[in-house]
Amino acid sequence: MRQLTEQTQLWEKVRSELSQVLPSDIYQSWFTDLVCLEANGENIVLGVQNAFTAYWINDNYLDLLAKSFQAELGHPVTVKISNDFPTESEEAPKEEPSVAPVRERLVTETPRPKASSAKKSGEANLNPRNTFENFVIGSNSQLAHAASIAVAHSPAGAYNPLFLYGETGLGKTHLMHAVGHHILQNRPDARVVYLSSEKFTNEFISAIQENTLTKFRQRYRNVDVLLIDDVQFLSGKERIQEEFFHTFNDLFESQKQIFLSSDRPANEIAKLESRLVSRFQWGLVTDIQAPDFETRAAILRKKALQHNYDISDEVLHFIAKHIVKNIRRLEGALIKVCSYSSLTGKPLNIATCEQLLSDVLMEAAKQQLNIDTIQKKVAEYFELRHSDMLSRRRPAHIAVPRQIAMYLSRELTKHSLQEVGEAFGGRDHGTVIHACKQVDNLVEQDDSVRHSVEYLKSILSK
Ligand SMILES: Nc1ncnc2c1ncn2[C@@H]1O[C@H](COP(=O)(O)OP(=O)(O)OP(=O)(O)O)[C@@H](O)[C@H]1O
Repeated sequence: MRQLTEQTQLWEKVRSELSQVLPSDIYQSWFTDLVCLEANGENIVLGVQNAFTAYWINDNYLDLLAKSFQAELGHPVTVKISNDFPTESEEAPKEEPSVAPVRERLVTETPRPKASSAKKSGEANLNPRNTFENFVIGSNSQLAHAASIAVAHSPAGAYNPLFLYGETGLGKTHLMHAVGHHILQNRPDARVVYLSSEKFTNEFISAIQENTLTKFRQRYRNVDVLLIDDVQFLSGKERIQEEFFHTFNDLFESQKQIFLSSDRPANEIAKLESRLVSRFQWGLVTDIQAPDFETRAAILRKKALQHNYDISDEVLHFIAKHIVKNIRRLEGALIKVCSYSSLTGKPLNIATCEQLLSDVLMEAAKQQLNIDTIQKKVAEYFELRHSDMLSRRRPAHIAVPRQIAMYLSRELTKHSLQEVGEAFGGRDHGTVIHACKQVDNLVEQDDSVRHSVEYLKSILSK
């Protein structure tokens, strides 16, 4: 009991310190519901029941929390965020509260949150910030946004299912939630369910184990809008695919809206049954790409305004220039530099930003280097010139190595399809998708291509 009191007191001190240094909307949004579950020497576990809050804090405030505890305790600590602990009405867990840095665990489904009360209820799974109003439209997301708006205005209308794909952190979940919020605003009684395909899988497995399949089916086959994130996780899971196929059919036949997201086009998801691939493509398939500089700057400006940050154009442009791939990271960087400035009271300049963001900047620099290196190594291996990788020439002895280089750029770097295309003489992302498919086929059919690709992969991965 004594330990519990000390733990609570410690957390109250740290929290009070945070409330002094953080802008009040940030503190109110993310820190008021946090409780201290464990403070054991160097290990601190904080818990919050809203999965998104846990996710957000984990991504953006872990350093800050660790520093604040360190300041209070006088030694370094490791802070972990859990969203898995009982409410007062639940039984005590049999195991230790499990820590949840993994994103999938944090994405939970809760039926019918009201958009406006979503955050307050502490249980809603549509992030209240993920609205259309908060979404900055760029050329990278114009079609995805327009399709989402159409679905929000007319569920199960022209675009059913809506299949949205794109790389991580580019706004797929944001748009899905925005659709959910919008539909619930117009029809508060609509049954809108959002969950990841991984959670769907886990629930299905539990339903089999607990003999509650009928209940599981009733639950997902009686919704008005099903928002399923990250369907690439269905890959290779035959029984889940079978179940999902029937869920999909039931909903589709009853004219309910289905909105799916994935990190790649459906036909590029390995080991996904062709009947699912074809159903995923029945409605509208659209992608979302990495934003250009202007869009990144506009997103940062909007986020800064939301968080009440006072940030100079110079710093804002610096972040927008260097973090190009992932909007989650872009936002994380903004929060990091602004929290630092507000904590220390020091104004921000480029040198401080370089220091604070050194990890992200290094990674970005590495990524830039990679495509160029891949092109040079591939050209060297096939005895071509580097310029052949960028040229429009199409003889097979150049076209195939160029496709291999594109394929390797996708496999070995985190660059988007669009960026890879640009690096290869300004080609579009469709050309890169085509190149990757071609190489996939050649690797299966042609031993010499397979050996070349394997060899190049091995030397480039060193
Ligand atoms: N166009 C945008 N305008 C404003 N914020 C955006 C935009 N796109 C993404 N974001 C923000 O970036 C963060 C990451 O977006 P989101 O979670 O939707 O990405 P995702 O594509 O679903 O990623 P993952 O594949 O990892 O699930 C969120 O905080 C989201 O609000």
